[in-house]
Amino acid sequence: MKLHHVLEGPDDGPPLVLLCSLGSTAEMWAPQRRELADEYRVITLDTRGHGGSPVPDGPYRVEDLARDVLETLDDRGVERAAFAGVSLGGAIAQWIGRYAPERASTLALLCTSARFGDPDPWVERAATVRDGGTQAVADAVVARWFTDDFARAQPDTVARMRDLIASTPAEGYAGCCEAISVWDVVDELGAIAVPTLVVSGVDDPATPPEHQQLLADGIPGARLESVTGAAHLASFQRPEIVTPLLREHAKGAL
Ligand SMILES: O=C(O)CCC(=O)CC(=O)O
Repeated sequence: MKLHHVLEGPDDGPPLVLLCSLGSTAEMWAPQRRELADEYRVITLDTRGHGGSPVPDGPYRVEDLARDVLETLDDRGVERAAFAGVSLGGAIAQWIGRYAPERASTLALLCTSARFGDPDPWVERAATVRDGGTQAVADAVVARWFTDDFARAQPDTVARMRDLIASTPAEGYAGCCEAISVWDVVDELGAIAVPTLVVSGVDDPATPPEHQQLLADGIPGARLESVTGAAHLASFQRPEIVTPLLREHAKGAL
């Protein structure tokens, strides 16, 4: 399935693919897109069921979401790219690193996990959203995206991001919750043979730093960076730290 995507930066720049978290769109990468498009051909994709992408009936699997990304890149003639993904986007990047390594020059895995915990809460969240829409979970979800200090300092930004969650199609959000519920590559990490940067938000309540420690311990040669003053959307809250890391890692320079 081909995905809605935004292309920025020079046509002949090295391709850098940005993959989004659950309940978001290319908007969540706005701070990085602006900066990195000076050097990279930045391709930011809306995950299946989100933003401008198609919304088939769920459940989905991370493999489906990853194959969508690769099909869209095929359509654009992009054979190999650097990938960066936040949370669900990081799971998609892990799948590509594990099962399609020839497509990935580097991986950056941000605020993500090889297993997002017990499946039941994700299945319950899918049911809640199918009943009540994404509006029903938007306040609770956005509270995990940013630290309290950031929410106090930038209420308008947080309200805008909350609206992004609430405007996600219910079936798309639910199908992705189901993908997360069965995602488990804990025993596969040693087979990821792509240079990998792992990034934690120190105050991330959704995928706390121990999840990224497990990724960094399991993926051969992975490097772990911890970002202070950041919750689940560390890239959005602390771009001054995260963007240079992504820039250097995508070059193979870290
Ligand atoms: O809503 C949350 O608690 C975070 C959701 C999550 O971990 C998956 C994602 O952000 O892509």
